[in-house]
Amino acid sequence: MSQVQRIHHFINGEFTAPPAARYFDKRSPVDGRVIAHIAEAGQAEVDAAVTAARSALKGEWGKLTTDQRVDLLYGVANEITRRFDDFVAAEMADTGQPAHVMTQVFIPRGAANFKVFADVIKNVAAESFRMATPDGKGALNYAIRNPKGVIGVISPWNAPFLLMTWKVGPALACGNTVVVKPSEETPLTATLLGEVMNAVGIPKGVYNVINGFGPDSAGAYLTQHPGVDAITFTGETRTGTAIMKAAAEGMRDVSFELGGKNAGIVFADCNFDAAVDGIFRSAFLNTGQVCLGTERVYVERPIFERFVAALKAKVESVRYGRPEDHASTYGPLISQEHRDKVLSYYKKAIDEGATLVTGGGVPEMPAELAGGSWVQPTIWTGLPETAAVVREEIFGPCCHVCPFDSEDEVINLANANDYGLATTIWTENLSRAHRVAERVEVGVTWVNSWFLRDLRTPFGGSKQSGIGREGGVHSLEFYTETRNVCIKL
Ligand SMILES: NC(=O)C1=CN([C@@H]2O[C@H](COP(=O)(O)OP(=O)(O)OC[C@H]3O[C@@H](n4cnc5c(N)ncnc54)[C@H](O)[C@@H]3O)[C@@H](O)[C@H]2O)C=CC1
Ligand SMILES: O=C(O)/C=C/C=C(\O)C(=O)O
Repeated sequence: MSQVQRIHHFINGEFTAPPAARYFDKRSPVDGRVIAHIAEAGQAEVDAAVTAARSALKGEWGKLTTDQRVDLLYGVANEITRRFDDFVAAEMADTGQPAHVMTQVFIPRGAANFKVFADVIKNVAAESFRMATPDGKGALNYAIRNPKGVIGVISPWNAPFLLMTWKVGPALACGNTVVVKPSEETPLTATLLGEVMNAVGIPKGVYNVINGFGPDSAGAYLTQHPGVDAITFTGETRTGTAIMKAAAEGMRDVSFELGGKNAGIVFADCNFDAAVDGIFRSAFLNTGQVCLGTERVYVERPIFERFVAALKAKVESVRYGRPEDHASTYGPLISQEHRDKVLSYYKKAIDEGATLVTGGGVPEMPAELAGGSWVQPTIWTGLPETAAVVREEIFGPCCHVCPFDSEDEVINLANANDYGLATTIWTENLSRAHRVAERVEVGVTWVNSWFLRDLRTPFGGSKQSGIGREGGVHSLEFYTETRNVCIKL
């Protein structure tokens, strides 16, 4: 085997792989080189991780006070910040996305996910009700929150550290233990977090990582494991269906953040430049691999042509390049496999009669980057709402732009989809913004902004975009078992 680094599981506080472990290759999305060999967990490693997590619940971790847990989680956040450059480098290697996306969005959010939920658990109140009784003395009811137990965390590749810690932060704040199965495409920051946990003194077995794939591999073994009390998952809707079936055995609770086919709605009275910037960011940040991203743009007819021209100009100004080169503004897709999927939609769009505004193929890259999974950012117009490219999630750097004539029409267009994750609305008329926001069937609506996140707010999808809400106290609903105590006075 070459000198490429080996990535092991993190079980009971130790990086480990059995002597006969099977390894799979992790390739750089930037140039296609193998950058790591990842151990694939079998049933035995998943058993070991779940057993470690169960023992930790009964050990030192389970006996800590909330204040002690909170201090440890602040320690995790601080240690992530201290090792910021290591996390940036690991996530850049895994995803190929430009440094500014890592330093401004993904890695700081990892630290915030621990700090914010430490604050939430410290400050949350318990509900209580005084009730009358026939003897006139009354009774007092109050709720207590207990950890749910061992939480299985299954996370995707598009924002690996942000999305994984978004689940691990509140799970640990609530006193649970976790077994994480990061995406097979992006295991590096979950692995690094194991070092952080040890450095700050999180007890062994509280945070465990097992690597591997989904079906017939680590993901399925974890979700089917009877020792897992609840499963939190972010990923494709189809995968969510498989996990829900596994969770039905033993009546385990699930929290799902799934796919989206989000609409951007641009009214003629918008701040034009801000709307172009906002839609550009929402469609093309992270090479379009953002669940909250906009793949359907509806623009009010009087500004339609001007808007399409301005968006085209912005798209054509992206700078391809290596992530560590600060001049790069645009990275590759995560893998060749994902590129094949995105390119199949690029072809479908043309087959279905789209007008290609820009992009539509593979860019010409210098020889040293030619093995990467690069695609051109792409805009289409002219498709009917029935076209596959307008209905199905592509998860790539592309959008279809369509004109509309009235508020009612655009609300119907936005809602005519099986997904219901997010919307971004652009208008200077706040009454209209409020009216539209109330009627759009999504979990998250932004007005004159996009991806502006206050972590105390409910986050999740409607329709086929998810089950449940996480964020602030909503996360506590999932990560704790709320019990009522009734005391007869
Ligand atoms: N709603 C949200 O907040 C977000 C949703 N997503 C969605 O995630 C998708 C992209 O991420 P992917 O990694 O491709 O999703 P995916 O569903 O293919 O994989 C996600 C994770 O599930 C695991 N997995 C796959 N099949 C499994 C099975 N049968 N049992 C257990 N685990 C299994 C994978 O190994 C990976 O760790 C997109 O559809 C996107 O919209 C991504 C980010 C945020
Ligand atoms: O802010 C969140 O909690 C979720 C963000 C989702 C992404 O970053 C993504 O899908 O890329």
